[in-house]
Amino acid sequence: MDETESGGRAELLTAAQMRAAERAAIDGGSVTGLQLMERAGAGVVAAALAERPALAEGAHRALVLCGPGNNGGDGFVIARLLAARGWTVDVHLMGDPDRLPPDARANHDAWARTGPVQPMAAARDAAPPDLVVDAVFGTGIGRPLPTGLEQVLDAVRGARDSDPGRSLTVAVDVPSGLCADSGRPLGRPLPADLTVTFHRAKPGHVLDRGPALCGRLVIADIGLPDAPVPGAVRWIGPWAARRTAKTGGHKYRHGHALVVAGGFGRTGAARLAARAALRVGAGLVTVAAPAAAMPECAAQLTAIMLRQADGSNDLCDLLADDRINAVCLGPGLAPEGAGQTEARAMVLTALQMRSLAKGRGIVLDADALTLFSWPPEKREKLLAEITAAGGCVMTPHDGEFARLFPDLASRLEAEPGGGPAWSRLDAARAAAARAGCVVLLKGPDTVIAAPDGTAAIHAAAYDRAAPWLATAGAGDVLAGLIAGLIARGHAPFDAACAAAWLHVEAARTFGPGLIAEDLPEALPGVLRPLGA
Ligand SMILES: NC(=O)C1=CN([C@@H]2O[C@H](COP(=O)(O)OP(=O)(O)OC[C@H]3O[C@@H](n4cnc5c(N)ncnc54)[C@H](O)[C@@H]3O)[C@@H](O)[C@H]2O)[C@@H](O)CC1
Ligand SMILES: Nc1ncnc2c1ncn2[C@@H]1O[C@H](COP(=O)(O)OP(=O)(O)O)[C@@H](O)[C@H]1O
Ligand SMILES: [K+]
Repeated sequence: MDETESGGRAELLTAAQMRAAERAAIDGGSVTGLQLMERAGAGVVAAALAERPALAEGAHRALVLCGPGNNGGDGFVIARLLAARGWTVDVHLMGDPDRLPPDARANHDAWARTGPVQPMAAARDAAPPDLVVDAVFGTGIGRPLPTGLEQVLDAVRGARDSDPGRSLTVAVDVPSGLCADSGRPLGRPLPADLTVTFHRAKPGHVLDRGPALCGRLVIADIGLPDAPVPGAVRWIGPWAARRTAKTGGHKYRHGHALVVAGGFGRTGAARLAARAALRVGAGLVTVAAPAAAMPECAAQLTAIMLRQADGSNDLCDLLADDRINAVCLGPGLAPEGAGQTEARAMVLTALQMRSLAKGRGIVLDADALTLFSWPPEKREKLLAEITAAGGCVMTPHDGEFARLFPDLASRLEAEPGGGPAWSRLDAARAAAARAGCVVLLKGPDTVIAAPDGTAAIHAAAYDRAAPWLATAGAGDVLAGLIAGLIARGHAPFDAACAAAWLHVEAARTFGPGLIAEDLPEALPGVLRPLGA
């Protein structure tokens, strides 16, 4: 991924935004559609040969599957360029050449002067080639894959898998059937080894099933202008964390984060969050714990301060200190049974007291969300208080999200009838608008959305995969990182973006065997090269 913050290179463009960028360039006269198609095809060939250098030497055999739109047009360019290298190329078209859009038709005709165009169904019997090019559908897929095409793709997959390692499967723009806006499959796409997209990555490359279906992702430059696209989703990279670089000053200049712990035997999660907040640079961090849990916390905490808070009244006293400018509630908060009422009161107290400290931010995670998940009046009360407080971040995983926003979650679970399909990005944006706060929806594809629709995605995929993060307590550390960055004065949305990147970077630095305790300890090594 390009890490440039300026320009549009850290953007993920939807299919509609990509079409608009292409249209603007063509209408502006800087490029023609045919030139863009030629560059797209050349970009795919170059990326395929770079991916498997043996293909760059000598002549090989390719199977090119073309569809009825411009994605198919790219396929015809690729076929022609491979044939020009001496390759044997079998081209199959779905649909009627007379109905191809003009640029695709021109490239169809150029290919037809070189070799035959066979019907798509005939590709079912193809022997495994050296290169499979999937150019059936790109960003224009509007409904699920036709069954006949799925059968062809299944057959190609079967032939390929019968001779492992022989064929390289390259998807043009997206594996056909993958929704470029959501990462959700519309039918049964052919999983690719390599996906070559154009100009910018799309949300569907990083969300949901996108990374698993795309294999590796290469972004080919086709010469469209670099200008940022208003409203585009940001793709989180190191730039998000670099913004948090610490400058000098007294510890109070770096804020004071308070993490509220649960009862005896349940304080580990809050202690993890507190340590992460301190490591990420909060000037002071305090854990508030009930009397019964004080010895347990005192035995474990050194640089982190400890205060007693047995319920919402005590929390109210602590929060009267307006130097506490970030509060984290949720990790390990909920006791069994009767104490839940008091835990809920603590969450509401923190929200209602936010206005006492100018700029105080509140991170709500785990139990702080689950405690309000039923009945619906409780949910609504929580969301109303969050909206009224302002400056909040909630960090649900999918389960917590479904409990707080059941209607949004069920839309996400429903089988997509067409494209663009409802996505995790749509769900997080809708939740942020409803709750009036920043929502960070956790997962390998973490989506961060603000109430005004501003959104960013962190993808722990491709060269940033971090499967070791699926470990108990990792989420508590993330909540602490966000609280620590808010304490340092960063806006909730920026804090959430930076924390998402730092969290995965720390996991990647540590590697396999990671447990949540390792994350804060890996942080200094992550922050040093950033100057953060
Ligand atoms: N936007 C750009 O800047 C560029 C786009 N290019 C290519 O153009 C592609 C987009 O082209 P299009 O907008 O023509 O879209 P596609 O080529 O993805 O497909 C659109 C066509 O498929 C049909 N269709 C959609 N879903 C179907 C289904 N389930 N069953 C049967 N038919 C279906 C549509 O009716 C339409 O005819 C990109 O993915 C990319 O490969 C490149 O040529 C280079 C530049
Ligand atoms: N496969 C994965 N790859 C990368 N990150 C992951 C993966 N699975 C989970 N995570 C991350 O790990 C964290 C888990 O948090 P959470 O589900 O709250 O767990 P816990 O409550 O045990 O801390 C989240 O930040 C999530 O984004
Ligand atoms: K494709």
